[in-house]
Amino acid sequence: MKIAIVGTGYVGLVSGACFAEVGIDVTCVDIDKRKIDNLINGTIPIYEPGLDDLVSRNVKEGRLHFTTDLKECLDEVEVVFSAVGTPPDEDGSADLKYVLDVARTFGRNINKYTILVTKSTVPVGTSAKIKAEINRELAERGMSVPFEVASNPEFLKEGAAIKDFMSPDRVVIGIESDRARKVMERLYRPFLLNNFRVIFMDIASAEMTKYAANSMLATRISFMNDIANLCELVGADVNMVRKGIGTDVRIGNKFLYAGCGYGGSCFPKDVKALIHTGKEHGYKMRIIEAVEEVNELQKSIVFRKLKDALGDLKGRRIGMWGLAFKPETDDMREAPALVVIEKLLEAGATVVAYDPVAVPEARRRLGDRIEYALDMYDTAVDADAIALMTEWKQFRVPSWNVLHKVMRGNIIVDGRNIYDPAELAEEGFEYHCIGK
Ligand SMILES: NC(=O)C1=CN([C@@H]2O[C@H](COP(=O)(O)OP(=O)(O)OC[C@H]3O[C@@H](n4cnc5c(N)ncnc54)[C@H](O)[C@@H]3O)[C@@H](O)[C@H]2O)C=CC1
Ligand SMILES: O=C(O)[C@H]1O[C@H](OP(=O)(O)OP(=O)(O)OC[C@H]2O[C@@H](n3ccc(=O)[nH]c3=O)[C@H](O)[C@@H]2O)[C@H](O)[C@@H](O)[C@@H]1O
Repeated sequence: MKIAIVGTGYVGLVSGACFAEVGIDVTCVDIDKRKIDNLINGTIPIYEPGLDDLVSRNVKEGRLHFTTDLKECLDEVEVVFSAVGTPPDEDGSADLKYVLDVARTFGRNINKYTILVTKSTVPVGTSAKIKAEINRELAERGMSVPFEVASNPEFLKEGAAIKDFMSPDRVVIGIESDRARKVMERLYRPFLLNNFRVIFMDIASAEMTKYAANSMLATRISFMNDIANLCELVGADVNMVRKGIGTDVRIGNKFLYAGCGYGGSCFPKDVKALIHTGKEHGYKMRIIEAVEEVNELQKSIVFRKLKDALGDLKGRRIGMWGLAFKPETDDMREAPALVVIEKLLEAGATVVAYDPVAVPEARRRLGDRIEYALDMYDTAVDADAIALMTEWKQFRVPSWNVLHKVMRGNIIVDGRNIYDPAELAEEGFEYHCIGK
């Protein structure tokens, strides 16, 4: 079976490599020539554990190909996945320009029955727009070629993308015919051999499922951050509360970690887009609006704690551990670290940061507005405080002795609640975390 995947970003490249791994012939297409040239030369454009090996193995075995031109493979493939970006527009809506570009290229070049499957996160109603674009192109060509559209939102997480794709909790597919259903079943069966958890539905419901899933997860996080802030005021411990409620199977224990707010390329933009869809239909999404408001405030909580602990921040030196929006990725889109850095710089502090993989991305965004350290202890030299923003594993058991020796101050602000307050008190640190 042959397929094409348009858009070779996190989703496109991971999906492409995983489909190739189960024996499907995959062509990954991107308009970014440099990206494609690099991939052809064996350079992976993103940091994602295991992706390097998976891509190179499948390229070597001849099942994974790269091109800038969808036309080249269109006559041979049964399915085209569209996995291009859907960034937020100024009004918060999802910008569909790339998605509709793909639809036009598809319509301009198909010559036989092909299914265009949207993997990008797109608002309800997008598949109708995609269909209209394809039909317009076909009309211009004076041709009537059979085609179908389908929706197959992606639920992978950065940092665990391959595992999420290879063994998904479920696969959601919106389709309009039995023929499309059979093709999609063939594609996904290898990933769900023992338990076929593919949920077929209409396209509008599939599109909505993706926004509902991300918004529900964002809601859990903002809810726990709200509870954490209240815990601090009433003298409770949010970690205990998390354990206490997470053991109720109706609630479950995932995505209940309080911290310095959610970031990334998806929760912030998808929450905004859902609010916008509500507005377009004259409906106020009250819960989701509150989720966003809580998160905006939470993203600067580490700054507020540093200020409370240090008073005037002018001339202070702050060591920052972690820059990425979460561990195991170099992605800094909407990272809470960016908000804290801006506020610290505005207040006249110096920031010295370290992240195991996101430093090049930080340099691209921030240039020399902050200093970059060689390792986590290097950030601490002469620092008045350490701010932990991303819970990378290697930050979990620091040498408190070394920190004492090199730091000027003794303040640790832990934005991810990874340290034990009793241990830090014993070690002579002034420790501030979230929700305790
Ligand atoms: N990043 C993630 O973890 C997840 C993302 N999503 C959704 O998947 C979609 C893609 O996200 P990412 O992979 O993060 O995006 P990305 O920004 O990493 O990659 C998108 C790629 O599409 C390419 N592109 C744009 N227009 C094109 C065109 N006309 N033809 C060919 N290539 C084109 C770009 O050059 C870029 O390489 C978004 O809608 C996102 O919301 C869904 C689940 C997880
Ligand atoms: O649509 C998407 O792109 C993806 O968005 C998220 O995945 P991702 O953004 O990669 O990362 P998550 O692990 O969900 O973390 C998002 C943010 O929430 C924060 N978070 C997560 C969990 C938690 O308990 N508390 C918390 O603050 C993380 O630190 C991070 O900043 C979803 O988890 C994926 O299912 C979805 O496919």
